Amino acid sequence: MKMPKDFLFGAASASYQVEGAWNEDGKGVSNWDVFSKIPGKTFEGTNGDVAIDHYHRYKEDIALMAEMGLESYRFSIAWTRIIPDGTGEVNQKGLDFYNNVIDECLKYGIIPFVTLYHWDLPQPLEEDGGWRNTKTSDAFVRFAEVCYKAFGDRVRNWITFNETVIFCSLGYLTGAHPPGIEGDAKAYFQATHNVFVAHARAVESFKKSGYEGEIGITHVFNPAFSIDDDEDNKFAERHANAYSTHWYYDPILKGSYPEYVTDALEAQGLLPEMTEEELALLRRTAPMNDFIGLNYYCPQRVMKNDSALVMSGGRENSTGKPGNPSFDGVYKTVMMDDKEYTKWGWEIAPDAFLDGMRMLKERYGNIKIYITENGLGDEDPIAGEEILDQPRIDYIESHLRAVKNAVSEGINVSGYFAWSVIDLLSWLNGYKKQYGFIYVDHKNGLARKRKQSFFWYKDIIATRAEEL
Ligand SMILES: C[C@@]1(C(=O)O)OC[C@H]2O[C@@H](O)[C@H](O)[C@@H](O)[C@H]2O1
Repeated sequence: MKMPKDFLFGAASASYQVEGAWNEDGKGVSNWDVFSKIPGKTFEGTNGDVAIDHYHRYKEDIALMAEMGLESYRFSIAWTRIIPDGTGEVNQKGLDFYNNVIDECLKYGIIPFVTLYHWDLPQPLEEDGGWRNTKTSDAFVRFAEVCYKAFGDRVRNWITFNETVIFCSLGYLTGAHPPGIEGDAKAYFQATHNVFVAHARAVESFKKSGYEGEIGITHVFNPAFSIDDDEDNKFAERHANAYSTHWYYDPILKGSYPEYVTDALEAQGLLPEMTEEELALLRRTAPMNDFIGLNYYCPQRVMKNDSALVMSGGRENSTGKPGNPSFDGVYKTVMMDDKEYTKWGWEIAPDAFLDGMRMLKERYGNIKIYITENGLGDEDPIAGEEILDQPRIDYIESHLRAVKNAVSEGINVSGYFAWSVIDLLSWLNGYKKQYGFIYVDHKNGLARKRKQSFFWYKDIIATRAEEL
């Protein structure tokens, strides 16, 4: 069976991780421009000052995407290029850059799929409380409206936020992302709520403005499964899914929070401040969401945390490797002997991916889904001139097969974006953890080179995954 003709085969990137040119053409300073220069915060002190210089090489990169036959390129817009201080004047050179990227994509028939927020917040907003401050939500809605107006005649696919759970949990629980706060659960939950409100307002504005196209949000998809049938561990599974998935997907798709969580937060004094107007907004806008974006890499295997293990902060505890307890200490993630893992301890589990999508359909109905990220972070072997990333081919093949099975079961998956189109800066792993179909040679002027997987994905797209 071939994937449907309107199914999108894409690949993704993010502004801070690829663009570089951190202070060029009027761009303002972002929280990541500052945070990445605090000693010890990033892997080997890496930062996005240059990244892979996509800002100057986007034409070369998009030509390579076209050579692959890529149908859609998911990229994010740096808020600090558009509104340098976050709330002030619009920077025309910032608009010019993204107009050029969009036009370059369209020149090849590549659909631009735009993420508005992929973690790089204007520093003045971060200093003013970041996502704990509702002023940031106000500023985000204006930023979104500037982008709709500037690009909405050619961009038909919009994602408001990428992985709220990551920038909020690492920002306020483990301190591995800006603003680098550890252990503040109240701030964490408040920040997530403020982001959901910002999302809802941006969706309503998009719909009211009559722009053509679709809008949604991208969440991490990290379904929890108990390590066994022990009732304590099955409880851990339900608890983990409530906090990792339902807390994030319910306010977007149901327009309300899971009571299991709000009741617990209220009892612990952690419930976010939420006005009736905000809750009415979430209810009103839930049906306006055209799709949900899933970033799936792996499931979480959980068990009741019967030890004194408590969540600890820092980069090392924030790279997703199992072994950490939940923020409330109720459960912990574990590695299992009969599972396969990446070098970073992420389980390779396409079956869990399909099981998880079935779970989502059961809870939220047949909402349109894009797989907005999926891929293998690895240290790719180089043999002479060849980058032989067969493990990445194997990983993506097995997960695309899961997507194909989901589609054949009637789950409404409309596209798949590999993370990442090109090797890029990983927030916490520097350039060590590669994801791309295109290699970037940091020892040779950031020269681009096609990997084995580049040619494999080209064939998958051309044949619409018929052989999978
Ligand atoms: C933590 C990590 C990683 O580096 O492996 O997860 C996978 C992928 O998720 C994306 O949303 C991030 O923008 C990208 O940088 C990657 O980040």
